[in-house]
Amino acid sequence: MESVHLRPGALIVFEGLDGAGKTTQLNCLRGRVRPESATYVHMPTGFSRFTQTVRTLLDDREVRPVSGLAQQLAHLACHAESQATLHEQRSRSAVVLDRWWWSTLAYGILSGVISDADMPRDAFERVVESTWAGMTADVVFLFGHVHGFDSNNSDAIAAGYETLAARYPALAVWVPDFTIEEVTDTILEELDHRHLLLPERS
Ligand SMILES: Cc1cn([C@H]2C[C@H](O)[C@@H](COP(=O)(O)OP(=O)(O)O)O2)c(=O)[nH]c1=O
Repeated sequence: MESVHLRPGALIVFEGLDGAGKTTQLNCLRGRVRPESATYVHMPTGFSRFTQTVRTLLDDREVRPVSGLAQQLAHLACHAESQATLHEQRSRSAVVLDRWWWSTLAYGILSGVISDADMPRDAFERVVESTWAGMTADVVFLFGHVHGFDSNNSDAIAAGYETLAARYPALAVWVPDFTIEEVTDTILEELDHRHLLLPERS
C-alpha cells in the first residue's frame, strides 16, 4: 500500500469529537500514501498568519470569545480565508481536511451553544454552507469513539454529528472502534472503494 497515491482533486475530510483519533489517523494515512499526492490542512489553522493566530486565540480559554456565536464566526472567518488556497491545492493534489464546516454546525448550532435569539438556525446554517459552497467532499470520516475525557465534548455535540451523518448518508462513514492499524486499513479500504486511491504512477 505504501506506494499508492490519493486521487488528485479528491477532498477527504476527518471529522468528529475531540480525542477520538482524527489526528492519529491523519498521521497514519500520511504514512501510507505518497507524500506529494495530498495536502493536509487543519481547520481553523489553515494556511496564513491570520488563520494561525485566530486558532491560537480560540484555543486559549483566557482570550477566546465567551459568546458561542462569536467563537463560531471566528472559526468561520478562518474557513473563509482558507477557501482560495484550498481550491488551488485541490487543482494540484488531493486535500485531506482535519475538520471542516461540520464542526461549525456540530459545535455551534446543533449543540445548542448558539440559540435562536443569537442567530436563527437557518440563517447560521446558510452562512456556514455558503462559505463552503463549491467545496464538495468525496467522503467524511466520522470519529465518534472518544478515548478518555475531553471537556470540549458533550452529548449534544455527539448528537449533532449523528444529525449530520443522517443528513448526508452518502458522504458520512463512521470510523469503527478498532485498533489504530485496523482503523487505518478500514479508511484505506473505504478510499479504495470510492476510487480515491491510485496505484503508483510509472
Ligand atoms: C473547525 C471548528 C472546530 N471547532 C472546535 C472543535 C474543537 O473543540 C476545537 C479545536 O479543534 P481540534 O482540531 O480538535 O483541536 P486540537 O488539534 O487542539 O485537538 O475547535 C469549532 O467549534 N468550530 C469549528 O468550525
